[in-house]
Amino acid sequence: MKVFRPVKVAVVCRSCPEAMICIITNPVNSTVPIASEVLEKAGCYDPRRVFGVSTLDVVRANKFVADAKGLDVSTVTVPVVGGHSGVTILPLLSQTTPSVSFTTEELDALTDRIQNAGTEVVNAKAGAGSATLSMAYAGARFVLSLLKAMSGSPDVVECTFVKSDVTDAPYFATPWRLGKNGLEQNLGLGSLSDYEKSKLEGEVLPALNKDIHKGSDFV
Ligand SMILES: NC(=O)c1ccc[n+]([C@@H]2O[C@H](COP(=O)([O-])OP(=O)(O)OC[C@H]3O[C@@H](n4cnc5c(N)ncnc54)[C@H](O)[C@@H]3O)[C@@H](O)[C@H]2O)c1
Ligand SMILES: O=C(O)C[C@H](O)C(=O)O
Repeated sequence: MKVFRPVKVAVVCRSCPEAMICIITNPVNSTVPIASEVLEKAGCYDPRRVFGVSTLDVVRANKFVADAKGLDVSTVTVPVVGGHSGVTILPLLSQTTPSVSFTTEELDALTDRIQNAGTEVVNAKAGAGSATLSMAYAGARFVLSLLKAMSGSPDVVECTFVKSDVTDAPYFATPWRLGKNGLEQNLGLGSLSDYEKSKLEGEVLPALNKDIHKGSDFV
C-alpha cells in the first residue's frame, strides 16, 4: 500500500485532474478506496474516473468455464462481482453466456478456482512476483475498452471495482457500461441464484468491508 502514499495520488490529481485512473496494484480492495479518499480530500475526486482493474477475474472465469464445458473461450462471458481477492471475488456463474448449467460440485470447484487463481500463481512463483502476462492482458483489455468507450463506441461493458451503491460495501465490482467520461451506467448484480446470494451476504460483503476499511484507515 506504500505505492499509494497520499501525496503521490494527489500529484496525479493536480497535474491531470481529468485523468482516468486505473488501479491494478494490490490490494485492489484497499488501494481503490485509498486513491478515492485521497482525491476526495484533495478536492478533485470524480468517481466516474477511478477504476479498480478486476478484469483478470473475468478472464479467468471465462477460461475455466470454457474448459469445463468444452466451449470456445472467445464466446464465453462470466460477470464477476465483489472485490479482487479470495472470497471477495464472486463469479456469477448463473449469468454465464452462453447459458450453461452447473452441478453444485461444479459451482463449488469453479468458484474456488476463480477466487484463488491469483494466489495459486503467487505460490507457484515462490517469491518471484505474481501473474505477469495474464495481468498485462487483463490490464490491456480494460484500458482498450475504456479508450474505445471514450472515443464514442456504444455498449462497451467491463466489470470493474469502483465506488458503488449496489450493496452496503462502498466500493464494489459489477459490470459497467463505459462512456466518454468513464463510468456511465452500472449494470448491477442482475438476478442472483440462491448460491450467489448466500455467498454475497455470508462471505463477500463481510470480507470486502474489512478490506475497504483497511484502506480508509490507511488514509
Ligand atoms: N489486479 C490484478 O489483476 C493483478 C494481477 C497480478 C498482480 N497484481 C498486482 O500488481 C502489482 C505488481 O505485481 P508484480 O508481480 O509485477 O510485482 P513485483 O514485485 O514483480 O514488482 C513490483 C514493482 O514495484 C516496485 N515498487 C515497490 N514499491 C514502490 C513504490 N513505492 N513506488 C514505485 N514502485 C515501487 C518494485 O521495485 C517492483 O519493480 C502487485 O501489487 C500485484 O499484487 C494485480
Ligand atoms: O498479486 C496477487 O496477489 C494476485 C493477483 O491479484 C492476481 O489476481 O493474479
